[in-house]
Amino acid sequence: MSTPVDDALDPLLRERSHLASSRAALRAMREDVESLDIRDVTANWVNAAALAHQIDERVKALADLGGTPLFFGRLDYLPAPGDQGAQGTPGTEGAQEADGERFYIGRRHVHDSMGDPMVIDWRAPVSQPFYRASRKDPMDVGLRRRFGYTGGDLTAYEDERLSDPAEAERTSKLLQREIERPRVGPMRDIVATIQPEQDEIVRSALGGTVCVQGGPGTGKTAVGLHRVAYLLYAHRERLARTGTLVIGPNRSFLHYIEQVLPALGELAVRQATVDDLVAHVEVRGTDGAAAAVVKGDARMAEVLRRAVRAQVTMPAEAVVVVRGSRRWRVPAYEVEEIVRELLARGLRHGAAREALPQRIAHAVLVQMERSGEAPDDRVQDAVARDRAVKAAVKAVWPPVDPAKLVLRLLGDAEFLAAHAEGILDADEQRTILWERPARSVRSAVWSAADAVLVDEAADLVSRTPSLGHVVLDEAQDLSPMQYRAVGRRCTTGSATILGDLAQGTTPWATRSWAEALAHLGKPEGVIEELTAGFRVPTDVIAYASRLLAHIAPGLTPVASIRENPGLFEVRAVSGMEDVVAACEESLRREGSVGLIAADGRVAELGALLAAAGVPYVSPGEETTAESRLTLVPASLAKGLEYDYVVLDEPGAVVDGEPDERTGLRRLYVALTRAVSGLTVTHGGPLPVQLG
Ligand SMILES: Nc1ncnc2c1ncn2[C@@H]1O[C@H](COP(=O)(O)OP(=O)(O)OP(=O)(O)O)[C@@H](O)[C@H]1O
Repeated sequence: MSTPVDDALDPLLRERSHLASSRAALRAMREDVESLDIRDVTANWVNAAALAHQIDERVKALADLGGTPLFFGRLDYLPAPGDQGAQGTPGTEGAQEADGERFYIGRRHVHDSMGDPMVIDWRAPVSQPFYRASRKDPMDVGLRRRFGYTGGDLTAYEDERLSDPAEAERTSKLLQREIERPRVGPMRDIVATIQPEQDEIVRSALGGTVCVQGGPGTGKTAVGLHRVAYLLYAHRERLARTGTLVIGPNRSFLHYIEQVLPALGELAVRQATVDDLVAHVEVRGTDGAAAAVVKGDARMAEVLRRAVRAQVTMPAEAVVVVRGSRRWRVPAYEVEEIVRELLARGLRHGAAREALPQRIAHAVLVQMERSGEAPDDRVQDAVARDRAVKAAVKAVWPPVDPAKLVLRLLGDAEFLAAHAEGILDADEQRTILWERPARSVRSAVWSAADAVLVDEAADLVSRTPSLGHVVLDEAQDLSPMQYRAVGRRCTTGSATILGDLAQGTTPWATRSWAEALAHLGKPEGVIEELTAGFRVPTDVIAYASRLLAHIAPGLTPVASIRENPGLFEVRAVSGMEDVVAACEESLRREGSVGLIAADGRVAELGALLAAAGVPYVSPGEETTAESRLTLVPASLAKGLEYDYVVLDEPGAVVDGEPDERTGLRRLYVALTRAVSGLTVTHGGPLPVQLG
């Protein structure tokens, strides 16, 4: 480690002093906001409350989180060679203004009382070289310094002089230490150690949709969350208007990731599951795999489109409007022309229904003008509201209740056949029909896939508002109809799609990302691949990767960049008591412990843990110092991680799924949750694919 020439004798002391003054400056910024007197500027209490809320949010965003460093890096730019007018390197706009300057890179911007920056937000253009500069392309950086911290205290630093030919390439110890740090509690941000290939995705432009394929632990979730934070920084106003959304597979996963964005100062990002998005009806039932596959098939969109369109019928009679002593008659063929024209325009059912009365009224007005009257807009409005016009609209273009429409499709074989003709074969139609047709929307036993159909129908009736940006995690498990549901929530925005084809465990799991992007309505989306693994130790990932050839041939195995080979043991046991013992062994080490088991074995294992006096929680529940063990049903393990994992009975995990490939994929997920060590316990034979 070399000492910078311009630093005082003890550079660490000097950096600590900069940290202390930055903290003081942040405190001053916070106090400035807190002391704002809003009495003069707010005319009424509603405004006052809104402003007070904004101030409150701002104060929260300016919090100095004691446990995390205010800055984690420093960049010293090279002085500009020669004159002032030197050209900067393309793509480093920030760097052009930064010649010879020094910047501290941190989670948020901090300035002193004069407004001069003390810490630069990691998302600012000037910070980008911290993540991207290399020996090959130093991006005008003379010195890159990384800081090591213990809690909030600065305890080490590490320098790279990227333009110095004498300095050899080496991996950063601080980076390695950060990656190896035990995991406790919910997911944390990776802002200090984002890797160049990750940074490219994080900073990709708002206009584009990016789809990231990456094996377990390659940082997909982390990258998706940091991309939202980046986009909010770069396009704050626009996204504040349109909104952002992070979609995850279930509550416990969302709970696991919920701290990351607030820690980066972003408090306004909504999180939801796909089920939350389409909650038009109460879901109380489940589908068999066959029914769910057909209901999730994109062809259902066409069935629904036809069913909605079929609600529009051609008029059988003329519309007769009586005004005063005169009768105006719009003949049936003319109303039909209007209806056909509205159909051809492809408007939403509801929008066209609203336009129809005005169009009929317009036809009446034309007749009035022809007969010498001079009606104005008010007359047209009055005619549009006329009883006869309303009755005609109701007959020709009735309102559609999306849930009732789906209820009829799934409950009425003839109705379904009429609209699925040529789209679904007879078998498929039988598969999705309810055994007992429901009487009402309330009493129907809706499934999750049904709710997605209702959402599609709702969008045919009135357009779903689009958000500015949507992040979709664990995307491989979505059905085409679910992709459509997500896609219509970002029609005018963009998306980040994250997933791993090898971890797809639904019967309708994604086969290719190009297909998924097409269903999402973003066929132009760019597909990126991440292959460096940050979670799973070398020996463990090598073991899990034996399954790849059977579950997703063609995918690149993850290359673990962990130095720690990790603890790895496959242990034959004689009963569940031995599994409990394995958990107790893991609990003697530092960090979190996950016991992952086939869903069907969880209750029994839970009872045994309780009997042995080993406290545990379920996924999504907060672990404490006393209960660091989480008992995880294999079906909920996706996306989560634990320092030590005990994986109970791999054979049962495989057998718990309807087919072998899904079973092996479930096992692959379970095998790849460990950060520091994995103990596989088995009483029965191991799946042969594990060799
Ligand atoms: N650049 C990085 N620096 C430090 N840690 C990282 C980095 N990238 C990822 N990690 C860590 O690696 C772990 C795995 O990351 P993440 O959960 O985002 O991976 P994933 O690809 O979504 O995994 P899975 O497919 O299992 O859901 C996390 O603990 C994350 O913080």
